[in-house]
Amino acid sequence: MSASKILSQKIKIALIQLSGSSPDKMANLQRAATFVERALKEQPDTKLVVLPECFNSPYSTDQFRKYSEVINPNEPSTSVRFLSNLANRFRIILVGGTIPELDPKTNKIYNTSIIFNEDGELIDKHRKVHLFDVDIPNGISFHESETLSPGEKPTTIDTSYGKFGVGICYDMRFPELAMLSARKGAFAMIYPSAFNTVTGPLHWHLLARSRAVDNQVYVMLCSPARNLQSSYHAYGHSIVVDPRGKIVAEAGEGEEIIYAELDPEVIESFRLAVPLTKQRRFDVYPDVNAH
Ligand SMILES: NC(=O)CC(=O)C(=O)O
Repeated sequence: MSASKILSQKIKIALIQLSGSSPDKMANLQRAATFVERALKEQPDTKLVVLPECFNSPYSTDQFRKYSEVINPNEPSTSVRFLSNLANRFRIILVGGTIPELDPKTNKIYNTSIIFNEDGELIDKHRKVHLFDVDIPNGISFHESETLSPGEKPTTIDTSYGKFGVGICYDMRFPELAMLSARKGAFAMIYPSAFNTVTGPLHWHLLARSRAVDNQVYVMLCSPARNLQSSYHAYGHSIVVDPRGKIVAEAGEGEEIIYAELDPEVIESFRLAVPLTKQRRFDVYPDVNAH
């Protein structure tokens, strides 16, 4: 596929760095709607909007089940219905952050991103594949696997602009998902995320820029704002990185919207200048797309 076809035209995007979610799910959804409306006022032709990880539930292993919803497009749950209406009302592609998902067949809970097209149709979902289980001495211990189960598939979404890949937070530490989407022709990787004040300063920018440069794609990380009243202190710093590894937009720590325009010419010209896509040595190492 030629680089010019990867992203069919320029596209304006917004990442909404919402405040760490309150215990009131409906209030969190309303707040997301207020900010989406504001994004469309401030940048009227925004076509793609991203919300943070766990934007309408506490980011806490003992709360995931309580806040979980069954995701069934035929019987839309509270968040699915709400986000679908939002996407349709503003004619946007909406990467609806993540919500805790209950699979009624297995009784398992997942950390799941739900993605809507401009008609409000739920076009796909991504279940966090790599669970955040860490013990950093004098830093942070967190074990999503206490209550969550891991997703089992990579996710690449087809839209009217082209394809993008979706991962969730810790997924960005594993280059394989981004690589798989890029090999399928994605123009961007989008990660609703919630790094923290220990790992954020160490790795947030590094990982965003690495995934961008590895694959010569745009990378978007959308974080909650920092809330020192909550048990989990999100890093903030939602960020957009271009295919050259250049940071084109970055939030601070508070509640904020950041904007960017993704440009096919930036992808194309950089891939011509540094033609990684033509220089891979699948005779030396395996092609990830061939599995
Ligand atoms: N919260 C996460 O899933 C990941 C994270 O904070 C980190 O990798 O650091």
